[in-house]
Amino acid sequence: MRVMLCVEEALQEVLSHCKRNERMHVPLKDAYGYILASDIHASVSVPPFDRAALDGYAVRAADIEQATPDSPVRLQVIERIGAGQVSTKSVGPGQAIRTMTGAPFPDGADTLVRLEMTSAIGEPEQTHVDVKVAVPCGEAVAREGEDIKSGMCMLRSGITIGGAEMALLATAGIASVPVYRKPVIGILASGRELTDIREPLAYGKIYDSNSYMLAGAVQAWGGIPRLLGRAGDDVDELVQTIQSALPHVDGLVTTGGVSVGDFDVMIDAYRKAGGEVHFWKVSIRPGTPFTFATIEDKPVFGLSGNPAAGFVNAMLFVQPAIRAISGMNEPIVRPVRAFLSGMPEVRAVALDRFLRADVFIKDGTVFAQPRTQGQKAAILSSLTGTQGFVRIPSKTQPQAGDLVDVYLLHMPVSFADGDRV
Ligand SMILES: Nc1nc2c(c(=O)[nH]1)N[C@H]1C(S)=C(S)[C@@H](COP(=O)(O)OP(=O)(O)OC[C@H]3O[C@@H](n4cnc5c(N)ncnc54)[C@H](O)[C@@H]3O)O[C@H]1N2
Ligand code: MOO
Ligand SMILES: [Mg+2]
Repeated sequence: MRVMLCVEEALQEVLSHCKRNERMHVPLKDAYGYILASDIHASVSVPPFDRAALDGYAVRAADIEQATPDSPVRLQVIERIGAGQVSTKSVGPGQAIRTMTGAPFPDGADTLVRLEMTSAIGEPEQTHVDVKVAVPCGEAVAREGEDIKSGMCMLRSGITIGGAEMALLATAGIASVPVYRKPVIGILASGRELTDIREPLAYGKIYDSNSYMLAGAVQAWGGIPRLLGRAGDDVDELVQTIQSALPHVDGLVTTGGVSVGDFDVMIDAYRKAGGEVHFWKVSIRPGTPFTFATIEDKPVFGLSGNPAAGFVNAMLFVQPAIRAISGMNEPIVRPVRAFLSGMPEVRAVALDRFLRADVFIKDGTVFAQPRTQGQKAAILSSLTGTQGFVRIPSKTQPQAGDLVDVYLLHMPVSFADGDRV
């Protein structure tokens, strides 16, 4: 087992143990957030037929060549159709079919003149129409396949399905969507101090907040959390809980028990459960004692017990793992570059620091302001409202104005020119 990997080495090791889940099908209405498991080819063209793009009259361009507002051309109206209706007649010389947006373009006509450029004649039957403008051939006609051509690849395997993708799948008449099964991530909190949130708190104890922090994060990253509750600091109890949970999950996240204390027994438990520990410690702060193992071929993430340290561990390693198991083509979440708008005093250490920061866009440029308070690994309250983590490379002390990497949790707030920041 190697000690103290850097983030990138640790991430490679983690991802090398994350296999994509198997495929399944979901009804289109439930497909949001899944990763597509096949290329999707269009089975029909969209639109499937030439159709009117405006409300108006389908006519022959040659008939209205001379039309002007002062000298309109009168045509005979032989039919009226709306979207979903098909004309039964063909437009001959001197004729028009009143045609609404979305209706299949009538035979015989070669262009469409919009309603506003016409006057209907002969109330209430409207047997004729005066056309006040000449229009070229093909005006306001949406051609078959203008949007999607039958047979073309509309969506590639590995993309995330959102609203636009669901619409495209519906357009192609796909009711059952091939996706990768979402990863089920077990979450186990350890420590005899931890108390169930429904119980009264005795002196010396705390409520288990990590389980809920991770339940939210796992969902935000596309996984399904399965809360396994709390275990004490007893190796056999941990082994038993881990072994009974593993068959029901695709990955397991534990929190606590990975440092050097007398009751930090998580690594022993992983080994006793038949696991292989791939590394212990990453050169980051907070979250140095992060541990990664596989047990029964499943990835197991040993997060620091300190809430903010555990969160940084999860963001850096559990998030890409979920994305890989979900079937995403690009599981690694890359940071954005931002200018430091200010920098609190931090001691330069031989570890990469991850600082909770406010991130905002000013006149189109991204800035990050690390919080001056609440950067300790045990401080939970400063995590809320944090838009991202600024990464300060080891042994460096960047100043305001320097470019840094920011791992975004939320979209930055945007300020217009002149707004106060
Ligand atoms: N002598 C040393 N002591 C410590 C070192 C070290 O290098 N030498 N490392 C420190 C660092 S850094 C961290 S981070 C922590 C990591 O601790 P563990 O991962 O072993 O976690 P625990 O000891 O179980 O708990 C630490 C802390 O977090 C609280 N905690 C744990 N679980 C939860 C939970 N589910 N919800 C809320 N809070 C939780 C726990 O009560 C402790 O206060 O070790 C340092 N020590
Ligand atoms: O690694 Mo610990 O997370 O600094 O506090
Ligand atoms: Mg400990």
